[in-house]
Amino acid sequence: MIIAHELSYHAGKKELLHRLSFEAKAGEMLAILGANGAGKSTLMKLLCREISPSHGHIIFRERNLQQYKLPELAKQRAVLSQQNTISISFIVTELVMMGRYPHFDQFPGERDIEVVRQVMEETGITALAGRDYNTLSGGEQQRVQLARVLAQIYDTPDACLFLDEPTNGLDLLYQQQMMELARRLANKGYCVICILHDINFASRFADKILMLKDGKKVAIGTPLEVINHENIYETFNIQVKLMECEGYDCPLVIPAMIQNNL
Ligand SMILES: Nc1ncnc2c1ncn2[C@@H]1O[C@H](COP(=O)(O)OP(=O)(O)OP(=O)(O)O)[C@@H](O)[C@H]1O
Repeated sequence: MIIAHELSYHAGKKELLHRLSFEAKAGEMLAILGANGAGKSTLMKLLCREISPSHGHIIFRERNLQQYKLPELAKQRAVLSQQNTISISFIVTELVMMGRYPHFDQFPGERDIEVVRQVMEETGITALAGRDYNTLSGGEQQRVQLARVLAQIYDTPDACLFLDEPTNGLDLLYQQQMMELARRLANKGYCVICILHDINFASRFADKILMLKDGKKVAIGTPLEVINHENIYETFNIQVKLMECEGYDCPLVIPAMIQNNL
């Protein structure tokens, strides 16, 4: 589905990513973990072609990512980014319909209307349909945005969905629902690539975890393969306790106490 080969990215003289290679398949969820400034968002921008690599290349659905025309790409990958503030007023249904813009010229067709109805149901926002987006809570807005990006790739069930910290600002229940929904989408066949700050969410929901430090790969593998003291210390510079927990395949990660120098 998506193969990164020796990816590097420079901003001026600074190297933000260094020779990263990895693969994510259709039906898989890949979580990207790393400390603040590790290069996670830069990597995601490269993978969805917001920026171009300084070195290396990305193969997306067996073609070089750079060869795609943007309208073609819009039907095969969608991005839920962190900044979703909107200055003008939109009704929720209109905003979700924006995800269908790559699919119609002037007016939405029956299929577009049906897809919007379905994604609103799947993301649990049907009751919000007539509301002004700007009056919604942060958690509700996040679900509306997820419905919009899902509408964009709904007709391509093995498309790629990029989620940049999708649980940010959500309460415990919404975080869980968001991760379960992302997991269901991967189970349906989507390739879900997700930046997360919560190691426990990554290990519970992802098939594979990529750990980054200073733009370099620390580890990639299944949660059981990569969640260990050494990798976590190298990635986050913190000691942790790993605890077995009934019903969980992977150990729970609990940060050890640190002396607070803030
Ligand atoms: N255009 C740029 N010019 C110079 N430095 C940049 C540029 N874009 C990003 N950086 C730097 O590159 C590093 C990686 O940034 P990036 O946003 O990818 O990190 P991140 O892992 O997503 O961090 P966070 O978890 O804090 O969101 C940071 O130190 C950032 O300041």
